[in-house]
Amino acid sequence: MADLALRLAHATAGYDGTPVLQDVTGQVRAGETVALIGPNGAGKSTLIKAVLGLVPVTAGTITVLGRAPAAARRDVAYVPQADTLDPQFPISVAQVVLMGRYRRTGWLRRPGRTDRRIAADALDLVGLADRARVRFGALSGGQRQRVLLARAIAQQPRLLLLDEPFNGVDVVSQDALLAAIGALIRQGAAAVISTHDLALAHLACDAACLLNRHVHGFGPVREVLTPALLRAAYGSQALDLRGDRVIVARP
Ligand SMILES: Nc1ncnc2c1ncn2[C@@H]1O[C@H](COP(=O)(O)OP(=O)(O)OP(=O)(O)O)[C@@H](O)[C@H]1O
Repeated sequence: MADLALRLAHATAGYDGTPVLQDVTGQVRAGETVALIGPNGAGKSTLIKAVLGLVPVTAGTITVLGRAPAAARRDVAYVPQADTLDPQFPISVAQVVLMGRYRRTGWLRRPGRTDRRIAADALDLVGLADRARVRFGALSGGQRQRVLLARAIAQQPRLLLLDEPFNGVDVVSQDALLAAIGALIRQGAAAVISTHDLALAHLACDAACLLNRHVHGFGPVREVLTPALLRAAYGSQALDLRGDRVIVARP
C-alpha cells in the first residue's frame, strides 16, 4: 500500500545465521509514530539495523517504503544515541547537520546553498540555530541528541528511526526533540522510536511494537502497553507497574 512506510511480514533476522528476531510482523504507516519497546537484548537495535539493511533478513520480508531495506536507504534517516559518538571529534554543529545532506546529494558533491539552507532550517527546528558554529563536542548530551536529530531531518527522510533518543536527556531537550519529530510527522514522515520510557510512548506515540525476540503486541499504544502484555514481554526483568498504570520500565 502506498502509505505504508514499513512492513514487516514474518521477518527473521540475526547475526551469523543465528536469529535474534523471529517471525516479526507489523506495519508503520506514513504519518505514524511507533514506540519500539522491549527489555535489554530484546532485539530493538537489531530490528532497526534490519530496517536499515545492515542486518540480513533470513526469512519473511521487511519492506521499507515499498522497497527492500538497502534500496530505501536514501529515504530513511537514523538517529543514533548521542553518547555513541566521540565528543572530541573536531567538527562544528553546522557541519554535523550538513552531513544529513550527503545521503541525498552524494558524498562527492559539495553541498550547495540549498543544502545549507535545509540544514540551517533543521537546526532551527530543534532550537539550536544559535549554536551552529559551536564545536559539537562542547554541547550537552541533550543538545548533541538534538543536533543528531537535525542531521536526520536535513536528510528529508520519509522514515525516521531513533535509537533511545531520550536517554539521559534533560527536559528542555526532550521537549525540543518531541516537537521536531512531531513537525516531521506532520509533513507525512513516519517514525520508529526505540525507548525504555513507557510514559513517553503513551505521550508521544500512536502505536507500539512490544518486542522480545518476537512480537508480543503491535498496535495502538493503549492496547499493546498493557500490564499483561508487558509482563509477558519483560518476564523477570524489572518493571514498575502501579495498578493498571505502567509508570516506567527500568533499562
Ligand atoms: N553484532 C552482533 N553480533 C552478534 N550478536 C549481536 C550483535 N549485536 C547484537 N547481538 C545480540 O543480539 C541480541 C539483541 O541485541 P540488541 O542490541 O538488538 O537488543 P536491544 O533490544 O537493542 O537491547 P538494549 O535495550 O540493551 O539496547 C543480543 O543477544 C545481542 O547480544
